[in-house]
Amino acid sequence: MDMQARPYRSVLYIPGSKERALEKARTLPIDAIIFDLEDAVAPGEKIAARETLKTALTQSYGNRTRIVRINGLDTEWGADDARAVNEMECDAVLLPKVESAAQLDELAKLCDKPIWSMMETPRGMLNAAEIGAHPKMAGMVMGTNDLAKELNSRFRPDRLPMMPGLGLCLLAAKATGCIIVDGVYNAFKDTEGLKAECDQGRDMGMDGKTLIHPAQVDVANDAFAPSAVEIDLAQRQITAFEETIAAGGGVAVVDGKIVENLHVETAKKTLAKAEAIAALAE
Ligand SMILES: CC(C)(COP(=O)(O)OP(=O)(O)OC[C@H]1O[C@@H](n2cnc3c(N)ncnc32)[C@H](O)[C@@H]1OP(=O)(O)O)[C@@H](O)C(=O)NCCC(=O)NCCSC(=O)C[C@H](O)C(=O)O
Ligand SMILES: [Mg+2]
Repeated sequence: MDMQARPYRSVLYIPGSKERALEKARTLPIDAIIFDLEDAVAPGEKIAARETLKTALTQSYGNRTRIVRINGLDTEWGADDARAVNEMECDAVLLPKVESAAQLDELAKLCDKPIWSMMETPRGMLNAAEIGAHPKMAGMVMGTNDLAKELNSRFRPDRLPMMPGLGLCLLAAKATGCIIVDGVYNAFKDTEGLKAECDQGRDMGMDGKTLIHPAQVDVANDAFAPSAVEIDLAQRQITAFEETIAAGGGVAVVDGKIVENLHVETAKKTLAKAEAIAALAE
């Protein structure tokens, strides 16, 4: 499946140093995995984690997208991580704290994989358009923990302090055709809070949610998949619009609401997403 067309409802971080978690991920119903060499790995374990991960990736992760998060290129590990990822059996490399397209040029010289960018600093948000437009860019990952730290903002259920940053990155991702996945929900045992944050991100246009624990997977998969009601509505909108066109009209009405060509495009995307999710399960 084309990397841009596939679902990214659930994107689970796994510390590259944790063999048990690396193994468990092969059994989880996740759309993508971020194999982490950055924040989830202690400095003393960084080099060993690179090797552990390389070995783990020689075994199949099925149709889950495999993304490796390296350390920043301004750290002692970053350049070696990037070269190592080039040799790993994975789909993409993820660079933390991206603030400019020039940083992606630097990464592209070391690693030929498609690039995903962590969007997690104020400067990164302000340069989101040039980052998204980089020719190697495939996806953005919101780093809302680092962003909150940089902004000195508080965590609130409505995420009001995050909105300018989330909005800038969403606009950039949609304008440039990148995938964009939302930040993590730290309280991994709080299913209700996670659901509310997933629903908010989905309503804003996020493609999915980054996760830190297997207990979060089902909530994200449900929130970011078209519901049965949405699929039924999309089918009825398409049928009604085709009948209207055949009768010489231009605007159909379904459930008391107008349906024009643009709504049909959205309806077709909904059905395509549902089909892509079903195909993952095959
Ligand atoms: C949060 C954790 C440290 C909790 O770990 P643990 O105490 O081991 O949890 P459990 O005992 O409940 O685990 C049950 C089983 O699930 C497996 N497990 C746990 N976490 C994962 C995982 N992430 N992926 C795969 N499997 C996982 C355990 O191995 C147990 O398996 P079994 O033995 O078969 O029962 C831990 O969940 C964890 O380390 N999570 C990831 C943390 C992480 O990656 N953090 C960095 C990313 S967040 C970030 O940096 C975002 C961004 O940059 C920003 O700025 O916002
Ligand atoms: Mg971060």
